[in-house]
Amino acid sequence: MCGVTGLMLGDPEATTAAIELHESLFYLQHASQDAAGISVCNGGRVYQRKGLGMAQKVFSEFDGLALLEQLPGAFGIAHVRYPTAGTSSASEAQPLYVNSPFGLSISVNGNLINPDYLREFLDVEARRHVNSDSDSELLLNVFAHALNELGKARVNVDDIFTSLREVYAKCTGAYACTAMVTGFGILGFRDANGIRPLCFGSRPSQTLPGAKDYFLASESVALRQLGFTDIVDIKPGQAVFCQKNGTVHFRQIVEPRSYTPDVFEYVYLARPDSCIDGISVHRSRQNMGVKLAKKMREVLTAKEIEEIDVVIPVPETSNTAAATLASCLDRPYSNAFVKNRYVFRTFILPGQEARKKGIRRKLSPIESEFNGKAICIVDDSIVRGNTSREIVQMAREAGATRVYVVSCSPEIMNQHIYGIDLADPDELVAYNRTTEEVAENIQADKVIFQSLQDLKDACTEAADDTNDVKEFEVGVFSGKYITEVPDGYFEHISQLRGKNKKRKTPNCSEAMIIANGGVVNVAPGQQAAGDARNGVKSPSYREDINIYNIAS
Ligand SMILES: O=P(O)(O)OC[C@H]1O[C@H](OP(=O)(O)OP(=O)(O)O)[C@H](O)[C@@H]1O
Ligand SMILES: NC(=O)CC[C@H](N)C(=O)O
Ligand SMILES: [Mg+2]
Repeated sequence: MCGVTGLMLGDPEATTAAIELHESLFYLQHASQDAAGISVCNGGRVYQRKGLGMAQKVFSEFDGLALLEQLPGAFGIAHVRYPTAGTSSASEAQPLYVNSPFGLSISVNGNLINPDYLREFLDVEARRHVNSDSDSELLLNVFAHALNELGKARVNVDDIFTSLREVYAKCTGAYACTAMVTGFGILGFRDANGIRPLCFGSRPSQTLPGAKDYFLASESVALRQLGFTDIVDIKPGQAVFCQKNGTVHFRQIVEPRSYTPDVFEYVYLARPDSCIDGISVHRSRQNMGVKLAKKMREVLTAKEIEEIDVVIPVPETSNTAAATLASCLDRPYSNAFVKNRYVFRTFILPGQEARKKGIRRKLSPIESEFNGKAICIVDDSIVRGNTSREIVQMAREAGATRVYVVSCSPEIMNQHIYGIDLADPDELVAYNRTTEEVAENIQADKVIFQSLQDLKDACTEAADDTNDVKEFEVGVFSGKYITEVPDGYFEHISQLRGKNKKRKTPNCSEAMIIANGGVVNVAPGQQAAGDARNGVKSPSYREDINIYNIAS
């Protein structure tokens, strides 16, 4: 999952949108750590900076003042990326831009599962060149083509919404996007099943009395922390456009097909202080602990439960569920694995070797909490089994006598196709293995998985009264996906994973002109001209940090 945001400041004279967009990325950094970017609009110009790494790194050469100088504007969009399609190359970092028509920028959270069809359509019918394997570039160009087909020199809000219909008609998969139309406004929209999240809020302008600022973000925590209130979820198939004149327009672009957010948001992805589609992530995780305790009572004997000396979470996602589980089982709880706060989420690190190394670097046991004890380790999910395998070993090295591993979610046996690049089935530890075989594989005395129904109930029971969600996208557990999956798509992503494992370098030169309408990669501080346009690397060129000064 990527993180997307979009901001429209109510004061048209304001130039500080980038400051708050930058701030917003820190609240979404848990979702994606491979690349970050911001695009803002000032007058008729777009200013953009993006690069590989976390927001802190990409914008590290700026202090507050420099950021403002480089990226002035009253509105814009931002992105943190974790690739699910294409490569992790800097050229695929977002926001993406296309100059025709009107100058469109986009930040996408999600994944399209019909890229072959879209590529063919754009090539043959729309005659638009796509310069990467990024599915987001396809979506952007479908939208651009539809807008272009209107044949207008200037568009209005209705035109934007009309063109968006083509995106829904052509793009299959999951997407929650923020987009910017140069000189006009920002747009947010969400797929017809509401698989990926997007919310919207407002606050009084800090510089223009009576005016309002509007903000869109993948997770409500970003809105709340930036002082936005009246937070609502964008509904499946719905869009919102914030015009620079201060007006806001909501429109149901297509009928919702379902309202089925990805259950993995609640299991793992989202921050516990977020609320998605009326469901508190924190509360859903507490409920997962309650339900998992019930399952443990079904699987273990009363004596085995009595003999558990301590319940230990695998920090940090499972902390909440583990605490409730311990209290339901009436067993002691201990934060006995210490998390190194300077290490990233290991699951979303690219590459299996990096992930394995990352686990010991990230987690270390407090030996006295393990020595001579029967322990119950709680994790939110078991994917490849890397974390649990390594953790069981650490627990045993620290002297644990019995190790149960319990998972807040069911066995993961299928591909995730809507924006989380999990793994090929044969890399998933639960694929083609019984629960006993999984336990053997990770060297645990017993493994217990949550049932799918209990997981879904844990989420629905955490809902407030605004919630309309009754079902979830759970394909990764059930193998049944909420949209049709085109023939050959699973093979396509397996191939892509294989290709990306081998290919450390991007599929196109970082220094060449990016075909998105002549956007030019230039080194920090360099003007967008000359050598970069000619596809020649300048001596000062840095692959990991680029400034794309579109308007110069
Ligand atoms: O079975 P595996 O392939 O090891 O994947 C599962 C693990 O990956 C995630 O942790 P991660 O380190 O990404 O993030 P966290 O610190 O938020 O738990 C998840 O919470 C599990 O612990
Ligand atoms: N994790 C995501 O949402 C990724 C967005 C998009 N599919 C990309 O790969 O850039
Ligand atoms: Mg974890």
